[in-house]
Amino acid sequence: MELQLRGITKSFGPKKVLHDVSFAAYTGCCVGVLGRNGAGKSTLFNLLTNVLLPSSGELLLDGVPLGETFPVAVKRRMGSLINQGYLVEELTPIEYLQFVARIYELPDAHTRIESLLAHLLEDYDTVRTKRLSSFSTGMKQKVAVASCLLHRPELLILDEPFNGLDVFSVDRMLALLNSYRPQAITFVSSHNLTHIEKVATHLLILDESEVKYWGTMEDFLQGQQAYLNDALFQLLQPTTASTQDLTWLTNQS
Ligand SMILES: Nc1ncnc2c1ncn2[C@@H]1O[C@H](COP(=O)(O)OP(=O)(O)OP(=O)(O)O)[C@@H](O)[C@H]1O
Repeated sequence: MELQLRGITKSFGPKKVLHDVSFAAYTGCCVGVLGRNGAGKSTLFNLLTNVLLPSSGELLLDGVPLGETFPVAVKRRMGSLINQGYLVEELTPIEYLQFVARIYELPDAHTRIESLLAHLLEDYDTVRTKRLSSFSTGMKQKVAVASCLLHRPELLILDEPFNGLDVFSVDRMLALLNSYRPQAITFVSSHNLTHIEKVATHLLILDESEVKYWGTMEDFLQGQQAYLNDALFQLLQPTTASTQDLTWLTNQS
């Protein structure tokens, strides 16, 4: 699969959030999407999943323009977690994933559901019969990610999938994403650069509504002999924080 963005621009009223975003990603790529708060990462993901329409430019899948409404056949090839996902909390995790499996018309998803949940959820035997409403934030996040993978999407879009996960759960999630990577084009956003370093093959760095960097992780780090954290700081050169008088906050008296 090849996903191509050609000159994608997105504005909300007079505010241009993304300007002339162009790149092409292929099966096997895991694109780490980075940028400051408000850089346009979620907006990009919403465009990739047809939740939002671009103001101009086009998306092409295997050379075919996707148009205003993506064909259902294309949507079936996608799995996405955006804006923390949505779960039906009255259901148990198994019931919820069975519901998702029916949407994708998976004939027998039982094995997939059990193995995904058992991999991601600690204490699975205890929590498997509990309603999602009783789950912690991190547990819900794992079920949401599992629901994106169930139908083995060729395009996997995960907005902040590590949110709410403890260090052990992050390791499991990274292992899962790394093992899945060869089968799909994966997009992952995170503010945790250590996680991105461990999963991304490519980086898309957004800043001031434009693509500041698009290319392989290797090329980005090469020559800089730096960790992603340092390299990103160098690239984005954050303006020094304004000096506010915060003595009222720290004053003991
Ligand atoms: N529906 C909307 N209407 C108006 N402005 C919007 C809308 N959605 C996003 N924006 C604006 O677009 C910009 C990019 O937002 P977006 O959520 O894509 O950023 P982000 O990179 O995902 O940020 P964060 O790292 O904080 O999650 C922000 O300035 C935001 O206020």
